Amino acid sequence: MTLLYASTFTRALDRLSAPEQKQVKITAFDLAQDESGNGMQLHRVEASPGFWTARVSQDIRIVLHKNGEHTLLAFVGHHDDAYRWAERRKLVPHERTGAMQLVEIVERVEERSAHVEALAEEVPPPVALKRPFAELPDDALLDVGVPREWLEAVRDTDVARVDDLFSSLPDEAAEALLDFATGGRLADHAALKAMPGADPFAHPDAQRRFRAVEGLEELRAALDAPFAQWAVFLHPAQRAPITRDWNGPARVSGSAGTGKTIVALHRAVHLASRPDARVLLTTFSKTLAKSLAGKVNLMTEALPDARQRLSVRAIDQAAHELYTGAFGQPNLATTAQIRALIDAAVKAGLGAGHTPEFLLEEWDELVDAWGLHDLEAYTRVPRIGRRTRLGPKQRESTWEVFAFVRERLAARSVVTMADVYGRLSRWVEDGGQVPFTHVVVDEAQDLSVAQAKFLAAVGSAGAADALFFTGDLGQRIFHLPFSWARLGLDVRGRAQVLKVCYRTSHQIRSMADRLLEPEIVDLDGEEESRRGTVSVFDGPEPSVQLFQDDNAEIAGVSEWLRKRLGEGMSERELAVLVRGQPQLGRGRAAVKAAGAEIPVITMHDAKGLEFRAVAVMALDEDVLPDRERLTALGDIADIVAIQDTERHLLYVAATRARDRLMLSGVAPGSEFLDDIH
Ligand SMILES: Nc1ncnc2c1ncn2[C@@H]1O[C@H](COP(=O)(O)OP(=O)(O)OP(=O)(O)O)[C@@H](O)[C@H]1O
Repeated sequence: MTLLYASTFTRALDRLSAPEQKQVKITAFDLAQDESGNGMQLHRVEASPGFWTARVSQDIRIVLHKNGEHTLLAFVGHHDDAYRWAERRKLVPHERTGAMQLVEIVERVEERSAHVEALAEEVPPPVALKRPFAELPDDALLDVGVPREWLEAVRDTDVARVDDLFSSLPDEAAEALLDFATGGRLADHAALKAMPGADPFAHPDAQRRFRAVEGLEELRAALDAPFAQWAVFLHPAQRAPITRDWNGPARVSGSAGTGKTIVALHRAVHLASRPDARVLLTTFSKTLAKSLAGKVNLMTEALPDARQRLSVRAIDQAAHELYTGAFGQPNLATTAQIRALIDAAVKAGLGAGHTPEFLLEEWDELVDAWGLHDLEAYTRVPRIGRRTRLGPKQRESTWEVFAFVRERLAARSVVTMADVYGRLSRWVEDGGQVPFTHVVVDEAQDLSVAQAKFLAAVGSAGAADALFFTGDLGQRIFHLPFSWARLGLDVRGRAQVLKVCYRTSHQIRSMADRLLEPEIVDLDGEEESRRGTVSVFDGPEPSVQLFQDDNAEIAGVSEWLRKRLGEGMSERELAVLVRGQPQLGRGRAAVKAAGAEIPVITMHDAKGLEFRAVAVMALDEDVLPDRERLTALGDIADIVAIQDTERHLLYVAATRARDRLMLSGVAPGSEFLDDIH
């Protein structure tokens, strides 16, 4: 007999109080040790064949489904809720896809419709509402997993009731219909059809909602963290790249909130379950690495061996440790030191009239990034992303600046982080042993050239599946683009795009998506498409407001924040985001005026975070894109490439919001706001 639990069970458990959850866990454990439930107080739910309730306490009941082959923990709740839930459910494999589904009985919507119609008699609707699915034939609906008893209800649904419909249907059917309702094609969502006789719980769509318990420790971990649905119930498109045996570096991408980080976490834990593996899970910042580490701990509660084999570090930290082990502690140059050296070189008349800002970007994105140490290498390096055409003469004179910087750094025995990666890459190429067999990189769109080169060296010295990346080209905010394949990181043919957004409401995501091209192609020709992405829930439209001056904006934003607090959101669930340091003051003033302790964060630092409500403020004409950054670069310099990264910043900021988003600035406002209005 197999013991399983459903996502409806852990979600319902999460809604109970802490003492109630404790009692439920004790009963669930008793059941796990005596799956027949003989020693327990079980009651058959008469109206629903196969469903039983198990008594937890006077008021709480677990709903089970039992048929001699399996026992499924399906739901838990207060007595009447539990019975009502069970009476309205059937557990059946879908007739076409073969995936096990918990099908809600249709009366619910019909009852609701009756109620709506009763109301309609009193107040006739002004216009007949559109029924987006009215023309869809049975076959098209069955192919995406709509249960047969729901076919009519789906076709009858008008746009005002689409949300109710989605909360009643199995996820695979709801996502397909949502995409269709917003312009996508149903055929793109045809569900996998199981072979005759296959286990209906093993179907990839069934695994999104049911999990077989493999041991008591695993059950304990799942019940201890019922809020972490992502730790157990994955979308088939998330699960596939996690368990696949890749024959080279692989990359999973997708719009913000599609669960790329979740995929990275599961991939790392999956690899770490191999006895001979040593896995490094990494990303670009310490804050994000800390958040990954917390999630890894949660996921490996019942997997002590895997936990031992998995370490989580920011990539610079991992490189620093490796370098220290191999060569001793590096003496690292600061950005201020580099800037001062460039200023000194320009003052000394070097650089053919280029601004220090241009030279600094040239240093960061080319000279330092690519580890260039002489004019010849500088002349040969591809200037992808740098639009400025520098002729040989100009390169010669610009190189004088970089030669000046390199000399001074060498004289002080100071190295840059790119030098650290460069030396490590050569060391790995010469047979140096890194202490990991696999590297999983989250937020990989923000890897620098030096980091990518180092990873390529690690990849070619290791197993075929040594490297796994997750990221979104539309969120590249730290570096100009470069070719991964040229550096030896070739993910072509091993790239996959996620399409279901779990974080951000449909309204917020569709608005943010308008900032980007629907298809972004990287410099190696690998395409990432946002088309067909669906959010799993709806919410209010985002608000875009322009004000006359700073003070009016501060007042407007503080009022918006107060409203959110008034709706019951906590201070921790809110955030104010701004373009950079100079705008932090404005954000803080709005928070102060709202009388609340709400974090004010720069867009760069907000990467990877999420909140229920976000106000992105100070979106003024000269703030985004950053006018100083653009003008400092001169007339022909890099404007398009930099504008792209500035645009990505707004995309990142807007997609941190789950339910509510406000975008504001002083009129006329950022040019990017025109694109999303
Ligand atoms: N299978 C899942 N079930 C439930 N929740 C999920 C699932 N996958 C992801 N989520 C949730 O969706 C949210 C976004 O996930 P995640 O941070 O992994 O997205 P992302 O694609 O990495 O986003 P970004 O590009 O903004 O960094 C998180 O709250 C996560 O817990």
